[in-house]
Amino acid sequence: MEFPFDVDALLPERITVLDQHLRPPARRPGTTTPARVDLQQQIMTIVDELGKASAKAQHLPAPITSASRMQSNRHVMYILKDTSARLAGKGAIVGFLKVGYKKLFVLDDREAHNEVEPLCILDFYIHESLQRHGHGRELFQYMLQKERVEPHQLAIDRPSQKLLKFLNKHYNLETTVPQVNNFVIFEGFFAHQHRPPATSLRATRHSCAAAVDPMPAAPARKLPPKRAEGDIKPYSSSDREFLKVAVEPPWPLNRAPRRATPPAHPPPRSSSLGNSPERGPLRPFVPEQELLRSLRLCPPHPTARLLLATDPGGSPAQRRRTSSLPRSDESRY
Ligand SMILES: CC(=O)SCCNC(=O)CCNC(=O)[C@H](O)C(C)(C)COP(=O)(O)OP(=O)(O)OC[C@H]1O[C@@H](n2cnc3c(N)ncnc32)[C@H](O)[C@@H]1OP(=O)(O)O
Repeated sequence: MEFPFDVDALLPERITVLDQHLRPPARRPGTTTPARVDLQQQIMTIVDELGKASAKAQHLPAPITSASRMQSNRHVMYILKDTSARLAGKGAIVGFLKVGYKKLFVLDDREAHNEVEPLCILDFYIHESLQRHGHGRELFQYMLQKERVEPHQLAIDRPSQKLLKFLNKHYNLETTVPQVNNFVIFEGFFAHQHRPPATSLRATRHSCAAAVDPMPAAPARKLPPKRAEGDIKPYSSSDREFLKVAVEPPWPLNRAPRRATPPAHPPPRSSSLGNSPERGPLRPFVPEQELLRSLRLCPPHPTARLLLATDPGGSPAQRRRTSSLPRSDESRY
């Protein structure tokens, strides 16, 4: 993957590790140094373009990797450059691997819930012309060493068939532990784990069986202070969740009749993965910020204005529905 600037000088090492600061690495001595802001812009361009290429390769409606998403998350990106290609003296990028720690609720083989925060494989892409040449393995291996984690300790966010085959071939990962979220974990995730220091891994077990089980094999990691239960969103931490946001205007603008027909091509499911779906086409994406902006700019619908003016408490049907709710339910709205 080529760029209109000197990738080879920008990324001196074969593998570059980027975090949320997207800092340009130190350049080789003797190379001319453009303004730092230009270098950062080039890094951002690389991240954006890699994200787009990866989304295209996975048939996703929008990239899950971008410079802005990197800056707002504590993810780490490993970028592999092509050291052999001196294409017009500018070098090229082979691909990338993005990982990050995520708080997940995962089921063990007894179907007990476990709250863990494993390292997750979030996005992985090797340029089409270079796949099946060992570059993916090189990147993955480098990441495993840097993060000091074993393959079976990882959780994978909606792996593609290619990635499942890759993990099977290189790391013998085959048998999955069925989940009800988008993450795939493999046999061994809950086993063979030395007990990490109490401060570095929080894995609360929610079953009686848990009392005798070893701690989950998620890699040790310094965790932020414990958050209130309400802040934890089980089953919703997938990086791909934002692609599925159903965009619906507020009541009463949402009352148009809905089509009852199911989609022509429901997303495929892998029987070997239990409830963990493999990638399939997701619903169209509307950026959150854009949606919020348009809602703010959008004047109230005339019908809504009329209803609000004549009936501040909502329609009789609305009032009835609200007042018949038990107190405990009301407090949730
Ligand atoms: C959480 C996620 O990120 S899921 C998304 C994963 N990314 C994608 O699916 C994007 C498209 N695919 C790719 O970018 C790459 O194929 C990757 C990243 C999955 C693997 O990188 P590669 O450089 O191709 O892997 P590498 O050469 O080290 O290993 C090859 C092995 O990967 C698997 N593999 C790679 N490509 C394919 C393919 N087209 N079909 C089937 N298996 C494949 C196979 O096991 C293959 O071994 P084989 O050739 O003996 O059958």
